[in-house]
Amino acid sequence: MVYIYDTTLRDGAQTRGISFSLEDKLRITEALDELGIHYIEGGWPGSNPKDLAYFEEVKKLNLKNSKIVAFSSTKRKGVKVEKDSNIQQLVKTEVPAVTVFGKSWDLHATLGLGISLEENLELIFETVSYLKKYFDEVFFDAEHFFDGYKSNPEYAIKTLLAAKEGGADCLVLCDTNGGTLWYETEEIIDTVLKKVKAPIGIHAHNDSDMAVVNSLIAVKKGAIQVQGTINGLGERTGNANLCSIIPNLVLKMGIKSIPEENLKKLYSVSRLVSELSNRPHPVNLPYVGENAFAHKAGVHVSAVEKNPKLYEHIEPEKVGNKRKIMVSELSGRSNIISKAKELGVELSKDSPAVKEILDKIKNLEAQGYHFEGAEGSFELLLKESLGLTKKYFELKGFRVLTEKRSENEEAYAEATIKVEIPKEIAEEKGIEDRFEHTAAEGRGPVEALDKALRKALEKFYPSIGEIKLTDYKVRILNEAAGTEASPRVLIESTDGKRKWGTVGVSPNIIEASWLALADAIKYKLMKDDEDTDRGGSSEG
Ligand SMILES: CC(=O)SCCNC(=O)CCNC(=O)[C@H](O)C(C)(C)COP(=O)(O)OP(=O)(O)OC[C@H]1O[C@@H](n2cnc3c(N)ncnc32)[C@H](O)[C@@H]1OP(=O)(O)O
Ligand SMILES: CC(=O)C(=O)O
Repeated sequence: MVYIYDTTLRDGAQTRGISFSLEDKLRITEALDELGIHYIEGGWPGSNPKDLAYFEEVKKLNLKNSKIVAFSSTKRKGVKVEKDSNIQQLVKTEVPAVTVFGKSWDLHATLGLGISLEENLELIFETVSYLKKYFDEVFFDAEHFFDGYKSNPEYAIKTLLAAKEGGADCLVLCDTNGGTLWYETEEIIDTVLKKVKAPIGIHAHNDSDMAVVNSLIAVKKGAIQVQGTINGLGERTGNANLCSIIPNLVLKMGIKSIPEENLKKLYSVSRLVSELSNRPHPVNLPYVGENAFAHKAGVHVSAVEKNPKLYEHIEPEKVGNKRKIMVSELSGRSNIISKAKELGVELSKDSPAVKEILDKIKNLEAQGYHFEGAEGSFELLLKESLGLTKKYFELKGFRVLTEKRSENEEAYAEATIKVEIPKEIAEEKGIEDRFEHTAAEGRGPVEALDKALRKALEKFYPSIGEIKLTDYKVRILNEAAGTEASPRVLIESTDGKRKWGTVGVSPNIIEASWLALADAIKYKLMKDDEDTDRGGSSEG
């Protein structure tokens, strides 16, 4: 049995740019408990009022699987253990387990703490043996163990023995600077286990990109506790990523740890931690990133359609993730068929429409279009090509003016637009005049154009009032060409029920914006019609 020890709330909170609130910490605790994590290190109660409050509040949660652990350094030099404020704060938490870190590197004891090597051993022994009177389990984090071992192996082992004599339940070997390579971990653990007969754990940092592999090797060699964080958060380059370690242990190495069925929650826990860290979820995370099971190249998609095993190391559902098929210039017919199927459209590989759509995509991508972030535009293109959607309006022209009257006045823009609504739609709505010519103002030209278009269409399609543009991105393609370069505009929209992205490319930025804007509106109208056809309400 290998016990998973999560330190997202302590070492993870040491990540540059992250500050979890008390509520965040409690939400993450509940999610980790649901996942079945064995130990959750909640924080350092002697460090700050938030961590102190955490240990009060966490008592109110009804945790089913996890034990909460409080963390601290060993006692301060020159202070009696029963008078040391960090140690006394630990005692007050009344949690089932505590972890204390002590120095295993001779240099850090003498230089960092300014005490003799013998005094450091006493400090470790006294702290652990004192805490053992109050807690079921006391873990010893041997800080800098691997660097310490390389500098003075005998002394590093003595620090472990001091903690063992004090009654520590697990001696956790820390690669604090993250510089140890996998074969060193293997050799050092082999020797440690010959000299110290006690349960060992591993706490690895990722400065050499070795944290996960060092943790797995430690388990192979006999470690029974693995410390790490969700998404590999942590000081500097982070800690060992539990979102990789857990599935590797359970699905690949067949190690008894967190129950396999719980791994379906891994993706959502990983997303939650990104969300509460106020950071974008890294797309390239193994197992839990959005790209972990995303297939772009035509050759891959064609094979995955036959058997996903050909380009997937596990079934994405096992960790709660999903397969994604991308459409791009690297696509083959298989991408189009697979993507169409996702959208409820069945196509066969020999259908001429598939080839036609593929050619359109490749030509558009050659002009600078990018459909990966613009699935709304792709769906429209597909359904327009197959005659599965209406032509909702036709542009008869627009004009956009931007004016700034003086240095001190803000610039503003005005747009006029003319559109024609197809005869059958106007008749169906009982509206005689199907040509609309409107004008609107905005702070910028795109806002003015958006307002004018909505004004022109609203009497035919009132539901467009539900659309909100949530993001507008411009990327200049072919930057070397300067002002002749083509801007690509990506727009993200929502109507409260769904979100969609659309794209437009033109040498003129207003026209590129128009193309993305027009797609955004057409997409909404198409989806409303589909809802109505399925018997749902377009009002949502
Ligand atoms: C490897 C790791 O990640 S361990 C975890 C590190 N995490 C943190 O540091 C975050 C929380 N820390 C804090 O809130 C503060 O640093 C506190 C409250 C713990 C201490 O604050 P201060 O008393 O102001 O000390 P400061 O942070 O400046 O320095 C750390 C002190 O701890 C001492 N110390 C460090 N490790 C240990 C240890 N294992 N045992 C005993 N003392 C230690 C240092 O020698 C230093 O004492 P000194 O000032 O007498 O030299
Ligand atoms: C204890 C700890 O966080 C470390 O040694 O990295």
